[in-house]
Amino acid sequence: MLRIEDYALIGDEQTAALVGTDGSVDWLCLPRFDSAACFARLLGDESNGHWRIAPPGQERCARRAYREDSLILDTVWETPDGAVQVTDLMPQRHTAPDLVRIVQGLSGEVTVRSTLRLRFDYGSVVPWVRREDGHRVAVAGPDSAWLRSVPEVHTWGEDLGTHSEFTVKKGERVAFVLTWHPSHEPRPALIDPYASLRHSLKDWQAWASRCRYRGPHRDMVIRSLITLKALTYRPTGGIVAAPTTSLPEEPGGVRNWDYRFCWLRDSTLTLTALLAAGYVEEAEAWRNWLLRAVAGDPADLQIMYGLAGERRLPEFELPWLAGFNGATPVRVGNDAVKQLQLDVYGEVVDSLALARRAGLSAQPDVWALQSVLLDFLRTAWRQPDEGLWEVRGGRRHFVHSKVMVWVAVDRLVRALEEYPELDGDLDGWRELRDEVHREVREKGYDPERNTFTQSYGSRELDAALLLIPRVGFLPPDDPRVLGTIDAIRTELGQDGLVRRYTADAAELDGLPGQEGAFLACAFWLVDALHMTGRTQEARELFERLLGLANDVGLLAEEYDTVNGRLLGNFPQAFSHIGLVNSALALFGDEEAG
Ligand SMILES: OC[C@H]1O[C@H](O[C@H]2O[C@H](CO)[C@@H](O)[C@H](O)[C@H]2O)[C@H](O)[C@@H](O)[C@@H]1O
Repeated sequence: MLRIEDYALIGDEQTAALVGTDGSVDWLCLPRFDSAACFARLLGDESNGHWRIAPPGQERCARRAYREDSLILDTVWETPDGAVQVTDLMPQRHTAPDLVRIVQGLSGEVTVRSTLRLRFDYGSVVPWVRREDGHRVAVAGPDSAWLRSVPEVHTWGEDLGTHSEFTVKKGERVAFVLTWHPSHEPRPALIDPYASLRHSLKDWQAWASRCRYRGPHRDMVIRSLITLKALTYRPTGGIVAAPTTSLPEEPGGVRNWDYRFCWLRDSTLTLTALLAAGYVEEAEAWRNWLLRAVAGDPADLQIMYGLAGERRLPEFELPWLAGFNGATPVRVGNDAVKQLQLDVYGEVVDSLALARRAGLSAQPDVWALQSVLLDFLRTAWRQPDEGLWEVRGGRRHFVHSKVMVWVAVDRLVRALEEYPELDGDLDGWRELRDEVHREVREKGYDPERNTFTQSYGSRELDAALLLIPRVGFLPPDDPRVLGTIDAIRTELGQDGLVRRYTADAAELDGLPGQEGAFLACAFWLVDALHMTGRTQEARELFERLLGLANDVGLLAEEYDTVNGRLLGNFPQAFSHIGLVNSALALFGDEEAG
């Protein structure tokens, strides 16, 4: 069984696949990120669908890497007979999604085997496979997939799979292309896999070269930005939190969630990181997505949406999948969609303010949106909510949520002050801003321990409070900020990293079991340390965090400090956002070009 860190990501900005160190594509949802998977070995076994290309008898590749600044993965195999490279990519889509796998001999003469098991509907449906014009065509219900190779190699059916075995000498190439399309439509136009490889490389390099960051660890920053871009659903501008579902937050545990949706929180933070690195177009596309997604009554604002702004994301389980390393249930959909999370208003309004400052074209709808969101918040801010950790154990007055309410009102006040042409009740908003600030200081702060707390009146802590200085709620040198950072390090620290919260998990989040250290929180600690003048410590922690990324620079949501393993959905936007923001905070001023 592979570990989470054994996977690398490829994708076409509409969906993504995970390729293991054993040469197997074990996760692929077609045609969109949130469609049913046709390869689900990641959450089950080979019978749930996968596509392995490797020399027979070899378990693990010798090495692998992304080709320069791209999302093209080169995996190298060394055998007693010579070496071979498999290059995996999903080219920019014209009509249909294509998965391209190019085998190239590097030395000697190597035998290579391809084993394809397509299992539509999350690994549950075995398609009928026929031969047509030298292609293998798999059909089941709404799905159809075509497999061909250039040059053509012999394929045969066995064990409910499609197999081929061939040899390549140095310089020889065999390209496989798997193309999906709706089964009722004619086969889409064929792509040239070699031309696709060239174009894809050129496109990614051109995109990466626009990155403004020139400081240390630039390769990791670029990899994070490419990953964030890969999580963007190009047709609509929506951004998914991760391309996977149900990679567990606890080995063998039940904390398994579907992240293939657009959280307003995760996507606004992604937008902020992309903007800071110089990517304005993506920010504009996302802002337009937002305007469409949230159109309607502000009271109906959801904390997350589907890729095109869909509102219903019902959560259910897939009992036929055994789960990653036995972690069940495997869930599809996410019930957190129904929650109230007040922080989202602050994140949205803050990101729109940043976008305005970054010069994004002014749109009358943007101001209208902020005004209605704030009108809703004017009374709603007094309610308890589920908070940014999306607890399932009942609502509370989360301090981070109220701080983010303050952010929303503060950014509105500043906009009214800065742009006299905007219309709004400036005095009323100033009063509300002061009131929220006062209430948080009075009810969300424990003077005995000199720390802000997770919720009003509680003694528990919350790593989200590390964001207090960053969002400007209090200055970094305020004793309450310093006390909170120290308390969080003492009480939530885990082997130098940070847990989200300590509260008795079952009582707070309504779930049994524990979870790992939350990587985004560790990046927030980096930022907090840096802001409070402890830059050396911040840099040391940042470098440690870089070391937790896998061999191709990818991070999951959490880290298991006991077993030294990545945990949770993968790769996770939240973690890569943290990496980009911390790099910019630590080194941006001195090194940015
Ligand atoms: O662990 C409990 C919750 O976990 C998920 O939420 C987390 O992921 C979200 C997407 O990255 C992020 O926005 C949120 O802050 C995280 O807590 C899951 O989606 C929830 O359903 C679950 O309750």
